[in-house]
Amino acid sequence: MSNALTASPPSSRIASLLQARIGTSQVSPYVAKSWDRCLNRYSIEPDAERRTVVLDTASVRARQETLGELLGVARAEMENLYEQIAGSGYAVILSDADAVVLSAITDSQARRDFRGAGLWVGAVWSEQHEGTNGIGTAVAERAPVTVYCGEHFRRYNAGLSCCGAPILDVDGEVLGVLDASAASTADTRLVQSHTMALVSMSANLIARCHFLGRFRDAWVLRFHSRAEFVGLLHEALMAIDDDGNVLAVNEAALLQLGISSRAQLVGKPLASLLPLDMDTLRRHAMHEAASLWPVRDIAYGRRFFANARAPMQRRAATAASIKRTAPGTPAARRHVGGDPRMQHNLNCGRQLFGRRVPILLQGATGTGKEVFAKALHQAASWADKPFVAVNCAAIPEALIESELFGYTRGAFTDAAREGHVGKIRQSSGGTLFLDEIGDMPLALQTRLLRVLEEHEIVPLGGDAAIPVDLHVISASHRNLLAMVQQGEFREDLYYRLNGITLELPTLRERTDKRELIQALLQEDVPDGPVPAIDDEAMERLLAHPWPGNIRQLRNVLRMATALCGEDGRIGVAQLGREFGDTPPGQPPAVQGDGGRDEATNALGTAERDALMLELERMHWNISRTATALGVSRNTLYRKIRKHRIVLPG
Ligand SMILES: Nc1ncnc2c1ncn2[C@@H]1O[C@H](COP(=O)(O)OP(=O)(O)OP(=O)(O)O)[C@@H](O)[C@H]1O
Repeated sequence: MSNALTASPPSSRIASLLQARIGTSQVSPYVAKSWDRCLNRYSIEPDAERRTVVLDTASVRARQETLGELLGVARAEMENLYEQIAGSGYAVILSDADAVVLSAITDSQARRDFRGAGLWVGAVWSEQHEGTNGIGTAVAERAPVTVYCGEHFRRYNAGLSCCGAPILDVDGEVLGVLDASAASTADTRLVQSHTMALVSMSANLIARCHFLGRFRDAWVLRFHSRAEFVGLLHEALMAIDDDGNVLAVNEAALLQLGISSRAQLVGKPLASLLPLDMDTLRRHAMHEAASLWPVRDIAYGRRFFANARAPMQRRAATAASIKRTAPGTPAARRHVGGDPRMQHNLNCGRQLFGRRVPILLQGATGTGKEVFAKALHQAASWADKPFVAVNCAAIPEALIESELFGYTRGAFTDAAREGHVGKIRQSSGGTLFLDEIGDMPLALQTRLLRVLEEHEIVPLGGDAAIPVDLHVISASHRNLLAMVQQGEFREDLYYRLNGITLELPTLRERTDKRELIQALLQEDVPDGPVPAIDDEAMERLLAHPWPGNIRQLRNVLRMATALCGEDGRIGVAQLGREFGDTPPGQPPAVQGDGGRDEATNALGTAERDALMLELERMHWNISRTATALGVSRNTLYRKIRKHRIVLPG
């Protein structure tokens, strides 16, 4: 790649410059193809001002729900990936197949830079909107891509450096993209290629979990030409029905068999590809589940090593496992745990909210504030009216006002023709849940206060006040009182929202972890029995510090369920690297820079525990934790990395 290209972003003469470069060795073929699409198919003007399109919260939620179980698996893998590249200025991002960002993990210090660069949940990064970029181009090319600085088609994206890899579904279609992006980076191409390799591996791992989860109730043949690769990331997977026909294969199976399209395999009898009938496959799966056996393909006689897995759900039905309770999961029923603080919160919250007292929920991220708010709504006499959630941190500042207060027809240039009622009016009569209220801009705090005091709202561009009947629950992981004291949050609004404050305990503090683990497992297996957990695995789960709280626990359990062994049981091996082979209560193993010894001895354990306690006390605010501990922020980051503490996303 020429220096001129990496140094100078696209300019107004880009069309002719790019046209000249396409087809030369100066750009990689996929970047050239993407530029061509941007110029000739989408007619994008490279020098235009940024106008990142951002979807509203409801649309984002709907898209997240479409991904279903995959989102949990992806989130767990994103955390692993983030841990590996933390501190290097990257955000880890997940988009769906339309290149809409659905989840992101960013260092809180860099969040502003990423927002400035248009990388936030709900933003649309398709090539049509943003030109050549790591997410949109990976979708278009159906392949991993690195888009470095000036390779971005739009001039305003030239500060970005992105590595995107598609996550393919069982039919080989793009399900989403996993991406690592830096808003300002001094990384060389070499460092980038390392990041790209990690991103591709993680995307493959997510796709593999998706495949195994999707075909839980089928026979699965795993094979590879090298015995040591069976059971690992690059193994070939083939799902087979009871009649011995191929249901699906992954990309690695196509590579191993040297076949270019799934159509040549799917629907074919297994016996036409490999000399295996169903009786032989059954015998291998039942009696040799743990061993590898050689097999040659019929077409070319190439040797593979293979292993077969029987349908898990049917096998698990005979294994010791817990039966599901009645279907459906009203939020209220989810709080069955016997933790005394949660019981107090629930009793107190139900009584007061039922009498229209505004509730403020405080608790670290992932402690279940939204689930708790829904439980209060469902217990109220207005449970049949809408529960409307607004995440003030997920909506760009410029959109919060119209999202919340609505606008009238023609209120501003882009206003939809029919106007927009806004979340506050939508919730009228039901419950308005203001999540991450601490992130609401001060100017809007004033407007919200007026609505709460006067029980009426004036939409943007309108002049008539409309009455609203509000029941408000707000939540924040930040200490709102401290924000009031620092002048970052309006005191009068704080008292208006805070009829009572309920503090949700961290998962680490909860005494009902065992019940919660069982409840989460049951919720995640829609039909049939849930996997049972080995004693050792349960001990490790109970001893874990859980910085990401219930969200992290849920991710770990989803991943473990997807990776569940032949017998439908979860053992330590299914829990992931963090739970390693260290005995319960010990910190997980640390790799590299000689940290292992220090992190696993008693002093290391004590340091890790002290860090965790302080971080939790300071609601994961790095600056305040560093001040409290009397160390610099850099030192604190170094220690967080050394102990492999995962910062909540
Ligand atoms: N009691 C519960 N039972 C089952 N799942 C729960 C429970 N509480 C939380 N969860 C799960 O944990 C995850 C996080 O929950 P939730 O979004 O309510 O947390 P939060 O505190 O609002 O997080 P954030 O601060 O990031 O907004 C979700 O996947 C949710 O389904």
